[in-house]
Parts: sequence; structure tokens; C-alpha cells
Amino acid sequence: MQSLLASPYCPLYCRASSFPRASVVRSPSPGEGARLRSRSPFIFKIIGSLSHCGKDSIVEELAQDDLVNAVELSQWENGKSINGIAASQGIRIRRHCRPGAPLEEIEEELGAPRNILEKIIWAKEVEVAEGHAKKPMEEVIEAAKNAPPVRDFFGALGSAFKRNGVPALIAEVKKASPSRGVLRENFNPVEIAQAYEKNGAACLSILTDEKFFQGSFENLEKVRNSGVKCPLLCKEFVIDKWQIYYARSKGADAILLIAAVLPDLDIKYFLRICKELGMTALIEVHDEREMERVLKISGVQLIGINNRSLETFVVDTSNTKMLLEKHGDTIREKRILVVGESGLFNPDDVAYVQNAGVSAVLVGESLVKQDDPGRAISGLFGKELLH
Ligand SMILES: O=C(O)c1ccccc1NCC(=O)[C@H](O)[C@H](O)COP(=O)(O)O
Repeated sequence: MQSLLASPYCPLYCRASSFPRASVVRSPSPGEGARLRSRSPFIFKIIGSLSHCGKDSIVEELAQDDLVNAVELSQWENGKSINGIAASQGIRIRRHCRPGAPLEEIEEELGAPRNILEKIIWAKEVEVAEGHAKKPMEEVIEAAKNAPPVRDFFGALGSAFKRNGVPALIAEVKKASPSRGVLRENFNPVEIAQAYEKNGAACLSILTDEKFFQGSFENLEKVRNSGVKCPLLCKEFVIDKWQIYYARSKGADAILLIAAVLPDLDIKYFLRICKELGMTALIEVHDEREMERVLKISGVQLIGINNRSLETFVVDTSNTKMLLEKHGDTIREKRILVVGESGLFNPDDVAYVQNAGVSAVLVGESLVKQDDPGRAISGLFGKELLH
């Protein structure tokens, strides 16, 4: 598994047999930072062993990152498992790290998944391992190289915001969701995508998870090959770099990275892969702790604030306002664009998150449920959007 932290090829991979207690992340003293840096050849040896594809230039680059060297690598040196590192960052979602084991065995060890997000991630671990077996890393990297050119997802949002004076729309092509069940029986992803584009969507979000959202990579590929020009977000639960290359090979221009699932080092690693591929990463946060973590990571361009808790399903648009009141200054200083996600149904909802400071919105249910999802766009914004 090509998450930097969650690699079964790594001797530290989930070494604890049960969920370890959260431990304190301490910052290194100045002297200690220098000491760790001076030991970087040893550190590089550790990181190098995480990649079964041999020498990895992205990993090499990460090894030069001061923050990575100083804090996170010292955690590795202390032998903390991925769940230990995640817990120390406030992440409540655990990995089982045993894709081949029967669920009963996993549940015996860890108990049942604590919430739907954890359930999705456990299933994703199995699915990704199957993906590796079907299409090895080298093949998927090659396929990504031969994919159609990347479109500028981030740029499309900025231009649409300027053009329309309302948040740019990322319109979601989603058949079903765990919280809402089936949203649209008669689901034709290409027709929906074309209708969204015709009615002014800046970008599209295509659900690719099959098990919980009835989406597919086939849908992503079909939309990409349908003549639709909008940049495409692959809406997946990314835990492994294999998925990013796979998404690119199917025509994705952007991917979602969920801070509630991914430790900082994985976000950094995946961001660098995106940069290498020319893709945009939408980094999703839901609470203050996640926002603080993400704002410390360099290279972040696009943050999504999800108004829906992926653990409880509670939707509350004031979440966007609260997080932007606290962190708006830093976000503006860093020229990061913010996307308001979930639970937006009418022009008042859009105006509310726009006043809070978002430049884009990600909308699924309120569009896809309508008989004419394209026409529903002017209903959502209270006006027609210009292309
Ligand atoms: O929507 C869910 O039930 C869900 C459950 C677990 C993980 C993710 C989930 N949804 C993803 C999203 O947050 C939405 O697809 C997206 O933000 C659009 O939201 P909406 O406009 O409310 O459909």
C-alpha cells in the first residue's frame, strides 16, 4: 500500500495489535532538530524501505523536509504504528492494515468500525490491495503518464468566481450516499455532467466509490471521454498513492484528501504526487484541529470545509462560518481558496457561505435529486451562471 505511513512493506506498518493510546507529539528542541537532520542518511534508509517500488524521488524530497525529519520521523524511530501517529494528530479513524484478513478477525481485534467513515476506510484498504494485485504500481504509473492532459481545476474555480460574482460551482455526479440512500434512480452520469456544464458549473465531482456511493471509475472515464470540458474531481477515499495515479489514468484533474483520515505525512506525500502529476488536491477538513493541521502544511491551495460530519452525518453550514472566522486571515495570507461543502440547497445557503468567505461550493444532493439537474443550478444560485 503506497501511503507513506501505511505500507505493508514497512516494518512499522500498524505494528500495534490493538489501537494504541494517543501519545503526545512533541516539537523537537532546536538542538534536537539539528541532531535529527544530521542523521538524515539513517532516516532516509527508514523511509526508503517504505517504498516497494525502489527509490522514490518524492520520498527523497520529503526526507529533506525539516518538519518531516524533526517530528514525524522521530515518531517512526520510536516505532509508533500508523494508528499511533494518526491518533497523536487527533485522527479518530483507525486502519486495520490487514486487507487479506476476514472482517470477523479484524473486528475481533479492533471491534466493529466506530462509524461510517471508518467502515468505508476499512473496505477501501481491501479494495486498494485488490487494485494493486490487478494493476501493479508500475503499470498504473505508466497509465497515468498516457492519460489525457490535466485540466486546471484550481484555475477554473478562480475564474468562475470572478466571472459570476458568486462561488464557483463544483457540481457533484452522485447516485447515492450512506446518509441519504439512493438520490437518483435513473442515473446517467454523462447526461448529468453535460447538463451541469451547460448550466455553468466550473468543475465536476465524480463519485468513484462503488460500495457506499454506487459510483465508479468507469463513470469518471465516461465523463472524461464524453466531450465535457470541465475539470474533474475524483471523489474518492484516498489512502494510498496507487489511487492517485489510477484516478489520473482515468482522466481525473483533482483528487480529494480527507484530513479526518490522513495523517500529516500522508497529506504531504500525496500533495507532492499531485504536484508531480499536475493535479489539484482538495483537502477536506471538518473541524478546528483538522484546519490547524492543514494550514501548517506547505503547498496547500484548496481547502474544502465539509459542513457534514462524516462520522455522525450531522450537517451544519455554520461550521464553515465558524472555521473561517477563526482562520480566515491565515487563509487569505496564504492565498488559499476555500470550498464550502455539503448541505447547500438554495440561494440563501450559498450567500451565507459566500459571506463567510468561500470562493467555491461543492453541491450534490440538491442538484442531482431534481428532475433536471442542470436547470436546478439557477435555482440554487438565484440566477443563471455564465460559462
Ligand atoms: O454524504 C454522505 O453520506 C457521506 C458519508 C460518508 C462520507 C462522505 C459522505 N459524503 C460526501 C460529501 O460530503 C458530499 O458528497 C458532498 O460534500 C456534497 O454534499 P451534498 O451537497 O450535501 O450532497
